[in-house]
Amino acid sequence: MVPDWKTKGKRRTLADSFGDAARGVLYAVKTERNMRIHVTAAVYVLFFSRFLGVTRGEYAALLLAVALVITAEGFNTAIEMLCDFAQKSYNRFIGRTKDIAAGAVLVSAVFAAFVGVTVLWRPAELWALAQTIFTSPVYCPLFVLAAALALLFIFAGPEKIAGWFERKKKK
Ligand SMILES: Nc1ncnc2c1ncn2[C@@H]1O[C@H](COP(=O)(O)OP(=O)(O)OP(=O)(O)O)[C@@H](O)[C@H]1O
Repeated sequence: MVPDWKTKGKRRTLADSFGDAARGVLYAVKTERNMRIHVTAAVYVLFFSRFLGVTRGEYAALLLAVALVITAEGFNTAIEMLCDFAQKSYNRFIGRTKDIAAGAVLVSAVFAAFVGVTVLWRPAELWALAQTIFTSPVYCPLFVLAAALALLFIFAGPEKIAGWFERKKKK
């Protein structure tokens, strides 16, 4: 049941629902550092695994592992927000609720890491990929730049980065 303040008397479309969901994902990425860590790790794993000769089935396993962690982190973020809204002061049930939600993320991340190691532990291919990247005058700086941007994205976050640009514009 969607309250009337949201629909303003209009029928909600499928596009409205997708819009809300996309906003939710973006909000979690913007506000949660852990979500940004998962998203960045996912981009790296899914991108570089293409160069390691993984099969379609193995790639599907990686996709599922990524989806599991990001989904768990999304639920954890939502539960944390609800808890903070419902209870500002100390409450042991709130504490336990948050711990269980965080535990679910941990379990999914540990198993995703097992999947990643099982699929991607190919020393010969990894060594060849590393050599290709670090001996290339093009790929090496690109890799370093991408790593620096990834760290900035994780630890500063899109909001802080946008704030820096806005402050520069105002000067
Ligand atoms: N209202 C509360 N009452 C009791 N314990 C709480 C409460 N709020 C937080 N805690 C405890 O502190 C822990 C961390 O809280 P919270 O998840 O809000 O911090 P966070 O820094 O946002 O965590 P995360 O790193 O998972 O994003 C919880 O797992 C819980 O154990």
